[in-house]
Amino acid sequence: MTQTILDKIKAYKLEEVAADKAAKPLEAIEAEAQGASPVRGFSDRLFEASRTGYGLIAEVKKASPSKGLIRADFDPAAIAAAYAAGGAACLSVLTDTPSFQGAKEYLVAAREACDLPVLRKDFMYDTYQVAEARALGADCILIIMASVSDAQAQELEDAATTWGMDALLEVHNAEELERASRLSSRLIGINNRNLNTFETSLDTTRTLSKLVPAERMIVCESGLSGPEDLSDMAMYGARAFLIGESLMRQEDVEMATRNLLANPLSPSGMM
Ligand SMILES: O=P(O)(O)OC[C@@H](O)[C@@H](O)c1c[nH]c2ccccc12
Repeated sequence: MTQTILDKIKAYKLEEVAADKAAKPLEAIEAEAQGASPVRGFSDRLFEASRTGYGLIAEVKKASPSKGLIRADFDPAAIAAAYAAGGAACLSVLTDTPSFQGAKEYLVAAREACDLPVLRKDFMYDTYQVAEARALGADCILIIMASVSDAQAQELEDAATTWGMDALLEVHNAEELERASRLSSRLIGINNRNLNTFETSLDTTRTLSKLVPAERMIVCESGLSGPEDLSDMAMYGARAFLIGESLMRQEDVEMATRNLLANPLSPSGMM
């Protein structure tokens, strides 16, 4: 079978993790995680924000494989502070370098610059990465259902729970959603972008939102650009949003964030 983009990412990520483990064994990273700054409740903050307004997870994203460089004057701490001042509930920080020009240090810098809970946005396969996420200060991890087995997803979720972190379960189709629903995390991320083809359509949320169990929270991810997109998606029950590119392209990130969140549809306006 031909290798997909996710397969390629997985291959280099497993090599990276092996090298990281050799440089810093599990016991050492666990000791760092033990001493890390206390967890900020990610899921709680998102639920709270989305009760009346929209829960925004604002992403610190320098570049992507589909768009190339997104923001040249990239200062993670300044961006994090602007997102917080603009009303974001949480942050997401890319720590993958080969595909996203992200870095572990960006997560540390972004989290130190504000008081928001932070998602480590990376491709997770090994519980070592979960301990490492906590050591860096992360409050939530991403589990991409398309890229892991059920057993792996369970193991990663359990590790997150052990460290007091939340997990965002990312899905792109009904089969992945069904698998995610068997895990216990409350956060279901519907990714509007297909990570293998980069095709992006809000129809993904329109279709899958109906299948998300009522007790879970939909996090509508990718391809969102203005307040109209948010009200459109809110009609399908999405009250939480993960947004990177469209905010990162703004000169005044704080103002753009504030404008995006200014007029939320009331929760009763849902279909
Ligand atoms: O920049 P956008 O289109 O607003 O998308 C943000 C976020 O959803 C996207 O970065 C993303 C969603 N799932 C991922 C998995 C890996 C890397 C990146 C992602």
